[in-house]
Amino acid sequence: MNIAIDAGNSRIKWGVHDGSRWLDNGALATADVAWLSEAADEWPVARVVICNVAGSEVATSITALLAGRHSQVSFLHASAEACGVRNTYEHPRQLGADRWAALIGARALLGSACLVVCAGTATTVDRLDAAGVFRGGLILPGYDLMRAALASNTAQLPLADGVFRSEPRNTMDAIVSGCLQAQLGAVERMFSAIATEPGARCLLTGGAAARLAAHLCIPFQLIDHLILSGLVRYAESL
Ligand SMILES: Nc1ncnc2c1ncn2[C@@H]1O[C@H](COP(=O)(O)OP(=O)(O)OP(=O)(O)O)[C@@H](O)[C@H]1O
Ligand SMILES: CC(C)(CO)[C@@H](O)C(=O)NCCC(=O)O
Ligand SMILES: [K+]
Repeated sequence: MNIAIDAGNSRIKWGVHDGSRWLDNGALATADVAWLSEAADEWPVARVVICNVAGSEVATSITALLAGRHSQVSFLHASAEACGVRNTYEHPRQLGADRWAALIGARALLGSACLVVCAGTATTVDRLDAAGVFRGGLILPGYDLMRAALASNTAQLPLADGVFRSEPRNTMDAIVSGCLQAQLGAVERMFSAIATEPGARCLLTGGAAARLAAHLCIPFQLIDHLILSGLVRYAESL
């Protein structure tokens, strides 16, 4: 039995995994980290593996609320190698722990070259080759962050709630389509580098993944809980 916790900048996602499937999953706003103890009250005693990219205060809060309940608590940090994935970042530990977990999760699912896309507060687009080598990736503002940046830094642009159009003809649609096209363009351009490799595909996860998936023109799979699954895979290797 393993409990996985992914603390992102907007939301904390968690899951209880029994070795073959998820028994329970949940999510809450990162700002409400204290409420995680309500969920934790229901968890079985088990090993807990955490990735946190939301800062040290969040890490401290999570550690404090787990203390006394679970004795085996580990934070995943990116390293040069883990679970069949090799990290070629210049400074391997600089890679976000959530990206590292997603790469580990992806490698456990697929033996072919793939693009691992985590569409959250930020969007990350990471390239994993057929040998399990992480070949670098992109960080860009996520879809909602792009829309919010336009609203808060311009006089005339609202926080847009429009429709994706190939030829947008109003402000709302122009913003929504622009922010989505920016995300999709980054993903599709990165994919073009691996498109001819056998079995190449894109794995998409994160809160905004479904929104991107609706318009992606490359082979892709939407994966729920890819980061949590990578954490479980890592926990099983300990
Ligand atoms: N119910 C929801 N609550 C919050 N965000 C949502 C929800 N549904 C979709 N989203 C989208 O998902 C994004 C958050 O996704 P996710 O939880 O994967 O990010 P995160 O892990 O907090 O971010 P990061 O890992 O980049 O720090 C939001 O920016 C928004 O675009
Ligand atoms: C890019 C985010 C914010 C995505 O959640 C996170 O993985 C992070 O803070 N990464 C650290 C920097 C890096 O991955 O190079
Ligand atoms: K995340």
